[in-house]
Amino acid sequence: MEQRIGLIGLGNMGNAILQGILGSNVVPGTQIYVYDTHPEKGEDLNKSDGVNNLASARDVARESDIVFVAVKPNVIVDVLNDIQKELKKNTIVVSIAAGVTIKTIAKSIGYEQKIIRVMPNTPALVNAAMCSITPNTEVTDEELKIVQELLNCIGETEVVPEYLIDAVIGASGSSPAFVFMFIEALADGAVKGGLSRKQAYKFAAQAVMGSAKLLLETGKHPGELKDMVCSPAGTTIEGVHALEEKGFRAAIIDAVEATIKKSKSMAEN
Ligand SMILES: NC(=O)C1=CN([C@@H]2O[C@H](COP(=O)(O)OP(=O)(O)OC[C@H]3O[C@@H](n4cnc5c(N)ncnc54)[C@H](OP(=O)(O)O)[C@@H]3O)[C@@H](O)[C@H]2O)C=CC1
Ligand SMILES: O=C(O)[C@@H]1CCC=N1
Repeated sequence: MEQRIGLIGLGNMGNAILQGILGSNVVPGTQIYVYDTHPEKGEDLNKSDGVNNLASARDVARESDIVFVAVKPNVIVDVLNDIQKELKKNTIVVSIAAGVTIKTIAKSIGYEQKIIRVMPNTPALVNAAMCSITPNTEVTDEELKIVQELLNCIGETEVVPEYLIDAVIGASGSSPAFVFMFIEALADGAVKGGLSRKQAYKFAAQAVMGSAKLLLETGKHPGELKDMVCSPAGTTIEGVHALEEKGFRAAIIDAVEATIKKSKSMAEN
């Protein structure tokens, strides 16, 4: 890929995106420009991969054709205001911030700027992210494909309209936290049953990963796959009953709904 890639913010997500791009060799480190308020993060990347560690977000914006802004939602508007003058007409600005709308972004950098909102998740760190992509009307199909190609370095992508990003946050942006709670609880139960902590995490995590893989690869309905595990008068149906009694599904739906509500309220402010 010939585009120069910028990254502002090298935290959990910025770093995951960067590592994915570097690992795939789609863009060499020397064609990547980064800035974080902690310069040592970029310094390490400079030494290991030749990534250009620049002195300011403005410098990154000036050098880049596609610039990922990976800072927290409460600072992104300041960053966008800061870089606005350095953006070229064709620079694509990619925001991964939760609850920050394309309209808010455009207000800072101009309504004619090319803007893409992406909602990734932390499995990006192991190239297993799920990312939603939402371009504004200035982005061409070809440009969208280029950004998709970059994001495919960290996982899978789906294009969604902006009003559905809140639901994506519930289902995949935030849900890794819920899944980790589930894995932790599974392991606690197994430890209670006598398994070592280390083995309990391995059994639980592998079961979650394998189940997700089975669903994705077979395309079967999750209910059908659940039924395949429940032998008549067997062990699993006892556990299913216990979960239903405790309102397991309702608790998950409530968690996703609470996430969506928060995301929408952030967008309104
Ligand atoms: N974490 C997640 O699971 C997901 C996060 N997101 C979104 O990704 C974005 C980043 O989140 P995450 O990576 O977790 O956050 P982090 O806090 O881990 O990373 C942000 C990084 O940017 C630095 N930073 C702060 N201000 C600036 C600035 N002005 N210029 C350059 N760098 C700056 C931070 O430094 P310091 O620590 O000093 O503030 C930190 O190193 C958020 O908007 C979030 O909504 C989206 C999907 C999933
Ligand atoms: O909690 C958050 O705000 C971010 C957005 C999606 C996941 N984490």
